[in-house]
Amino acid sequence: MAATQQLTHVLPLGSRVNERGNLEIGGCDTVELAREFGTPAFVVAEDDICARARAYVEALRARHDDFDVLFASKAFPCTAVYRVLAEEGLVCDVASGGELHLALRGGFDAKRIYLHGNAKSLAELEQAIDAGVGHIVLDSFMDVDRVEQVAAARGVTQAVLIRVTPGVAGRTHAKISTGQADSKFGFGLDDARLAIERLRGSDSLDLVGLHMHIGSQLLSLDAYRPAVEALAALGDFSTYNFGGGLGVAYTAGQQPPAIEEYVEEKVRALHELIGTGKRLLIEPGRSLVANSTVTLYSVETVKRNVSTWVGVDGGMSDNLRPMLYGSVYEAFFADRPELAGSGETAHVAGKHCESGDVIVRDVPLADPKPGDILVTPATGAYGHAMANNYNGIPRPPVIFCKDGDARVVVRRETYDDLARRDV
Ligand SMILES: Cc1ncc(COP(=O)(O)O)c(C=O)c1O
Ligand SMILES: N[C@@H](CCCC[NH3+])C(=O)O
Repeated sequence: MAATQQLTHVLPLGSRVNERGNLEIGGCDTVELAREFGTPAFVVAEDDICARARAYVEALRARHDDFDVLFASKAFPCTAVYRVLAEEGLVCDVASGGELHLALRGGFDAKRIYLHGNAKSLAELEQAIDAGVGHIVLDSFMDVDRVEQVAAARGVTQAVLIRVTPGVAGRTHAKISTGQADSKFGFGLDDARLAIERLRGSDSLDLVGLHMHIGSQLLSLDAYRPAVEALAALGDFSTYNFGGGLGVAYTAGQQPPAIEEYVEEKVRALHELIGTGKRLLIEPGRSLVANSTVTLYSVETVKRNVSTWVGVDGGMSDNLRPMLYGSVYEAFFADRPELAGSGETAHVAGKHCESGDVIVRDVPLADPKPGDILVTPATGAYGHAMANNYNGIPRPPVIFCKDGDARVVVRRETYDDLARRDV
């Protein structure tokens, strides 16, 4: 398993090459999964998600008394994932009424949900407050007014946090950096001071603390300390939410910080710059779920012109990340994973009507041919979440695998589903 050994940290925990020489995920043979459930498909090793949730909880428990780990559910919003993480004892972050609906369906107690959003609607705020959501994260002065208005109308006191953009950008792709002053998210430092003052006089809103999230897919932790420093200057609160952001390995060469290191950095910044007796919240999305999942595709065509184009049965409808952020993935074949990294250099092209619909560029592929099952690892975060129906492609199923058993937790869309909303 020489080639796949280099991919161990990219693949779900427990992945292996089985006796038949096929890639196995969660004890299930991926070639058989493709035959049974069709392609494209998201294949999830359920135990991988549990292990990462436990790693977060244990890393915090070893360093700090009063904490919660929030699942930033935008990364993988399906009820089965919510259920697994609710059972692991996590708390949940939702960014819309739709995610709130799914989180409640997935078994999260409303009290254990935090509602985010830079443009929450009145209807979403009413839905959240009526459901009894524990906390709302305020993002603008208009948000303050609206949440106050809804809470007052219902005669409740709503616990809230203020989202602050500390003026420190996480080092990542510009489209997913959020801590800089010129951001659509949160209050800048001066506005945050005004919002804090404004909330001190509120009868319906109970300001418990501050929130920040400076960016996603961070492979370096050095921006957190200055960002915490900026929050520390805003006063003394009981609760601090330092967001998510830990990057993951998409390719063999990437080595993100471990969950322990990331937690250590945030806890140390809290203790040294703010204090030890605080409630600490962290809000990971990607690093909980990305490496739990691989996508299986079928090769439909192989074309050789200036390059070699391996055309598969999915693309930007199931993975938008290469097109949005230039993200890079590994690719290899399910029935010969030991040949990963060798063969003819090719582009893995999607089936959509766009030249930019290329899932992986310049990847060595061993003798690609129609019918091969191609695997791209690390698709658990923002894959299913951002899937769409471009070109009338039904969205793929999500299949949970554990101890050799596979179950469909999101079924494949049908052509009838595509037409369902048309009137
Ligand atoms: C407010 C908030 N919290 C948490 C996250 C999760 O981030 P990540 O998936 O990088 O851990 C995001 C997305 O980046 C976010 O916007
Ligand atoms: N959708 C992004 C992450 C968004 C971060 C959410 N605040 C990605 O795929 O990397």
